[in-house]
Amino acid sequence: MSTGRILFIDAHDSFSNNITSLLQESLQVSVELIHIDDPRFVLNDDAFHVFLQQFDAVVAGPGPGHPANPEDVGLIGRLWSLPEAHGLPVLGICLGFQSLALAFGAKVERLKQPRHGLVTPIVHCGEDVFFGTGEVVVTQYHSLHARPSSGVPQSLGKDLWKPSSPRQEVLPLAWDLSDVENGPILMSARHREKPFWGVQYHPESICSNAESHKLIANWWHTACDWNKRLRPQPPRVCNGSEFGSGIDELAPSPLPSATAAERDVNVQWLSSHLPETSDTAMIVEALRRECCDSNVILLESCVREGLPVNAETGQHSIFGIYGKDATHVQYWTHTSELLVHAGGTELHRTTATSSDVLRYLDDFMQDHKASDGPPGSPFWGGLTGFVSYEAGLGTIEVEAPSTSRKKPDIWFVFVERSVVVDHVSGRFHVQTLINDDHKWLTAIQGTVQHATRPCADSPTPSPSPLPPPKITSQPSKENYCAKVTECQSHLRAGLSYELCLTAQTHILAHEAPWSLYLHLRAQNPAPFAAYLSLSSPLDAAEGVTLISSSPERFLSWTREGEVQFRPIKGTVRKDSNMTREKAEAILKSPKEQAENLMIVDLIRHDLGGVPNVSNVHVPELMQVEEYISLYQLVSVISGTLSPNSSGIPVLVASLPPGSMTGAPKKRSCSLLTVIENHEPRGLYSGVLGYMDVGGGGDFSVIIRSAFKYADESVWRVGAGGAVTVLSSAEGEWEEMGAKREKLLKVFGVA
Ligand SMILES: C=C(O[C@@H]1C=C(C(=O)O)C=C[C@H]1O)C(=O)O
Ligand SMILES: NC(=O)CC[C@H](N)C(=O)O
Repeated sequence: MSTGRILFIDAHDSFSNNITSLLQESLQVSVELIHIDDPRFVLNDDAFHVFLQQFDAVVAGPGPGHPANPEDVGLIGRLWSLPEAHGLPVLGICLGFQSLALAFGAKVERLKQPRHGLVTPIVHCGEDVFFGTGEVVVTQYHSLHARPSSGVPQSLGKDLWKPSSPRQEVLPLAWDLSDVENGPILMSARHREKPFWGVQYHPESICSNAESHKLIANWWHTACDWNKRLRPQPPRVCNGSEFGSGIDELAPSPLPSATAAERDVNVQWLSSHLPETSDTAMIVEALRRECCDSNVILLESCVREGLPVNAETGQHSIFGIYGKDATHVQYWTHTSELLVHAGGTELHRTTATSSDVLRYLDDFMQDHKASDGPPGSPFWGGLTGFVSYEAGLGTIEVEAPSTSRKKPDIWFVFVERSVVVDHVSGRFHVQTLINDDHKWLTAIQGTVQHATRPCADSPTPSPSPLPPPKITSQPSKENYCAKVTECQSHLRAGLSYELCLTAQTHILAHEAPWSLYLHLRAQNPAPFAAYLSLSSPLDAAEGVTLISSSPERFLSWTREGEVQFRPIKGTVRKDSNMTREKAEAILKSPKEQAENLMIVDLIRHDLGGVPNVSNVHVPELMQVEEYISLYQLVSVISGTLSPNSSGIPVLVASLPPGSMTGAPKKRSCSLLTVIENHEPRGLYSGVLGYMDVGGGGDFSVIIRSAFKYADESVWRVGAGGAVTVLSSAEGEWEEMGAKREKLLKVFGVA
């Protein structure tokens, strides 16, 4: 039962929901979140004051920017000068803390070396909000720091806590003394008289220790005590509707209802053993011959020497087979246009946001639910397709660079017939959602059983020699390195903690896409390899082909409701001098660990913000995984969906993938659009996968891939990496090159 109410003022950070969870877990409170630019209050102080009266205390959150910039702190900046009658206790975290310090005489300056994702012990006074607290180890995410008017202490001892004059309003409570370059950094302080406290570090980070959480309970008790003794007006209970929700009243949904007649789809299937000689590519080719008026989408888990390249994420290969009558859902970000068609007939055309479209897909899946199917198969049929990076930007209200009409940003096809191969058990399932489809099931079972590897495992040579492939555009080293430096100048200014910089290479190649895919899977076998070639029956010029060798799961959810993110952040190239031990040593360095930690905290936030998700935890933190040409640092973030909930709201809440953006996501994406010259990333940095009629879903991050729009002649290959203040421009250029290399080889332009 909650006994208190806390208002959380969020400066559009990517860790806010972690703070909310920490407050709710540590205290018996309910937490209401508003943004620093809440339209109900930015121009209306009176309304803000009345609104605040409902709460026992306020937490002023972290965020990008500088506390002296009113746009960066918004409503947080108003907390320090509330009229006496409206005063209430506040805890400032990072930006919120800096805002507090700045308001009461401290200076806020740039650190010599920013501290993003670094984990260090701090020294505290053992009193006040640190009462009864032992050794505190915390994560820091900041470029700026507050310097009290007493200056920074010159020696350890009592003067750490001593004000320089009786008038000094900001009293130090904790310091980080571990940083030789920056010198002592103020980690916590309180106001001399007013009920204001703050911390520079992030107690909610997965790497801040349990001892650091004691501060929350101490602050809350002190705040409640202050309220009892000194609050001019006791918190009053308001009717929530008095202020509205802060979100524009929802217009009636512009979307057509996805409701179709075929509620509760029926899955029919046949399961059997696969011959040992079978091969995924051969199955695709046999299916194409057998179902000649159909298309095959391949989501392949590559195998090497008979074993999946990643045992945990690469157990199944999925073959989605769809014909001319299939339902397509398409969306274009720059025109906000949603189009649903089937069999060449337009069913709906309307304007919508990308979040609306994902909700439409959710409704669609609710209307196509199956309760039974082959138990070992994660996909029984369902929507298969992609969401581009730009469509992801739409979900966080960041303006996307514009693309052309022929380049869809979301495209899903409803797959009713499929084959799923289990590479571990050696079984396969032929499945259909079409009634009375037994003949097809039996025919395809035979097709798969006989699709064995031919003696020579090479693609058929073309009848006549093809013109040589060539790179038509690519980043220059000079330009890429300049962009790394540009990213770092934003990081130093406190506008971001990490930026995932990327660049594109365009290749003109005449080889057939399938043949290119065969090279790619041979060169770079990956757990999330894919071949997808979508075309629109309504417009021949509209289509896209993707070949992918992604190692990275973005998001999956099982039919039982287990949600998993598996971000990769931290990369080491394999070469003849690189051993696993050496790679592990590099990947354990503060630079690589910090990159990964920031994304782990960001994804905990994304997942923690979804209403039907509980039990957010991190079962694996920074494990080294080995791939064909790279070592990568991988973490796993999990949660549980409440019974009968869909995983699609998790997808809506977590795009674009944090490992492709940096943190905080919204500000980082806005900066990256400019740094990357408003060039759309397209499918690269987006997600590819399926939503299954049985209730599960699985999406990879589209990286280590190439795609080609039907109205263009070039293939696009994106590659990049996370830039932090610890990056070197040369190192980032190398890393981008290492990620792109296999693709260039596949096209014959390396
Ligand atoms: C940006 C890419 O990869 C992303 C960045 C990584 C990193 O910074 O270490 C690792 C995996 C991906 O999340 C890419 O492959 O192009
Ligand atoms: N995490 C934060 O709140 C960062 C605050 C500020 N933008 C800084 O970089 O110092």
